[in-house]
Amino acid sequence: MKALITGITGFVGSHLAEHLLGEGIEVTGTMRSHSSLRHIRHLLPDMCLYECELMDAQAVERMMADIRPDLIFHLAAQSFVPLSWESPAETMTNNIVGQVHLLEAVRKLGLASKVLIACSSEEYGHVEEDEVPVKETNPLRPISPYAVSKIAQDYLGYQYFKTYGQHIIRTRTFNHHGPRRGEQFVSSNFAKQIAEIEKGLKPPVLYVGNVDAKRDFTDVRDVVRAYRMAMDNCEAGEIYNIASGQCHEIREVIRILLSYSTVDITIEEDKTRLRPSDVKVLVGDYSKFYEQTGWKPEIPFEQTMKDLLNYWRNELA
Ligand SMILES: Nc1nc2c(ncn2[C@@H]2O[C@H](COP(=O)(O)OP(=O)(O)O[C@H]3O[C@H](CO)[C@@H](O)[C@H](O)[C@@H]3O)[C@@H](O)[C@H]2O)c(=O)[nH]1
Repeated sequence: MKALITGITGFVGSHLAEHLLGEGIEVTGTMRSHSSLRHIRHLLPDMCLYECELMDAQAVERMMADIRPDLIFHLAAQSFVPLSWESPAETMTNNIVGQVHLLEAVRKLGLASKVLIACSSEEYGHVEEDEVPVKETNPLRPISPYAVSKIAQDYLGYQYFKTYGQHIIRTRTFNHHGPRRGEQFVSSNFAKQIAEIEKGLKPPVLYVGNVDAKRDFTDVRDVVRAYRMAMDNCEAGEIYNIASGQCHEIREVIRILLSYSTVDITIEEDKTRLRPSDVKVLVGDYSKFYEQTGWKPEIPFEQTMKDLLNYWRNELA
């Protein structure tokens, strides 16, 4: 069986590649000319890399004609919410047009590939207190350009399923973290700052943004297991939440990370980290996905936080 992972050099892509290779699946990943290989270098002897700019429709079609994958995990995206206010047009173009090129290639080549589109809980946006944990049927009230781009990806998937009968599975994945998480995302950013302070590279001050926000975090290793199970068990055209069902305030993320460190650290708000609008609370109901696949998150939140901090300690060693 052949799998294609778009955005393989990223955080989720590298973990997914490891997971699929472990199952004996042939893996090819797309990368851009400037992508760093540091997260996947250890896998290179066992997988193929394909340099392909998803903005280039012809390049995407050529690649798909070469690979003809059975499974396509579409992960490539501009995924940092704050960047979507700075560069809304680029976020829309990257996230939406790249996916159109991919699905058009599947259509033009008449491929029977199963496609998983990694959509986001950020699509739910503003959520009322009495709506949590949110189900897939919750209204989508996006409050960032990123969320709008993900809704477009989500509904493009639905449209290609309805119009052309493509085998498209959409997942709305809630926050996920773990080793290799990009340093701009909350738990990884805090873990990296703590590791730098421990090493004496920075004064003992942890800079933070909105600590009142509440999020539902799943370990990335559980998430990639879910993506693989989705391909075998989920129904084409359907949408599934992937979440832990647990709610954590950002101040709790800080408290837990600090409890693993022996250094005295003070916390300071950095106003540049505040967003024009921030989703207050996201907690997911993953029962639809559980009923379809039997998947449950296995790695405890505290374990992920420990692994993340140790990841940064090793990176800085
Ligand atoms: N990044 C960051 N966030 C902070 C900080 N301090 C507080 N926060 C708050 O921590 C929350 C999580 O921020 P991120 O880690 O940047 O994630 P996100 O905006 O929730 O989006 C992530 O999850 C989505 C799934 O819901 C993904 O779709 C998206 O790509 C990303 O991974 C937000 O409420 C943010 O305001 C900080 O210093 N840095």
